[in-house]
Amino acid sequence: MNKKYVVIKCGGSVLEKLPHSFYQNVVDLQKQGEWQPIIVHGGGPLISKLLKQTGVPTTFVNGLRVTTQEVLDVVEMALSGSINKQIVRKLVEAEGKAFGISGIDGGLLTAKPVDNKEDMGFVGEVTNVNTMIIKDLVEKGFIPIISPIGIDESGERFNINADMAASAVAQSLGAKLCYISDIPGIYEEKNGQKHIFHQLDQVKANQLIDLGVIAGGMIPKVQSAIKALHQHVLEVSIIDGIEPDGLWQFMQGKEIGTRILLNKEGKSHV
Ligand SMILES: Nc1ncnc2c1ncn2[C@@H]1O[C@H](COP(=O)(O)OP(=O)(O)O)[C@@H](O)[C@H]1O
Ligand SMILES: CC(=O)N[C@@H](CCC(=O)OP(=O)(O)O)C(=O)O
Repeated sequence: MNKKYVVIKCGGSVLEKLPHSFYQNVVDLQKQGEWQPIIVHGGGPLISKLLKQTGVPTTFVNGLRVTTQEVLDVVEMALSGSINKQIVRKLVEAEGKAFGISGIDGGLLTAKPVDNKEDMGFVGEVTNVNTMIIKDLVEKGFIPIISPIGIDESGERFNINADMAASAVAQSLGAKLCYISDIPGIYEEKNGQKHIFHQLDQVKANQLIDLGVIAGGMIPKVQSAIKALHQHVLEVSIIDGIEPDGLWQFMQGKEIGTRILLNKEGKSHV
């Protein structure tokens, strides 16, 4: 029987605040057997903190970190070292079996420089996902935990935005995709009040990006979500990691956070 996968992207914004129930939800999901969870994680705030401590300046263009060789060393240390192993340990605490792996290992994520008008340095986009590695880990009973560093055929490393990496992994597996972040959903502020969009289609999402309502780290999230829906991804939502059992509710089909759609009729596929 073909396995069904759900790619869960954990944002650095929320990693330190995730309740134990989040990790328990991931482990319970795997034990239930219908959907196989795969975690792709970020870690932007830790990278920024470490860069600040070492006195290395950092800048972002449309939510992507301009990455010099010096920045790249810190990015890899934070993502493939600290954060990846922290998530493995949290899942073990929840009595799960987790296997941490970076996109470099086994050529899991091959990458090329991101297509951008500005010079972004070593910022990459995924060109291929070696799904065999993921499927083998899942087959052996592990929850794969992926850090978003990519590699090219010459052995060059790339810093990949975690939202984009999660989208590429979900596309390669025809999975569901769930972005876990630090906000209750995508919102618009009117008269000092935040109004959450429970659903957002691609036309409206692009308008909100143009208007600057969707900004910063939310831009790669929304753009990756739309790309994923065009490429066999079944469903994409952005949900609050702090919401108790949020992941569980998403998997039960409950309306939670913001669901991204391709068109107003609510269809995910064109
Ligand atoms: N319209 C919007 N709705 C919700 N969040 C937004 C919006 N525009 C920008 N953001 C920002 O995007 C952030 C989430 O992106 P990011 O910081 O990259 O998180 P993560 O680490 O979870 O990927 C939110 O904390 C918020 O500050
Ligand atoms: C190219 C690029 O921007 N890479 C990101 C990778 C980490 C990330 O995406 O972390 P969040 O999910 O917490 O934002 C960065 O350097 O911050």
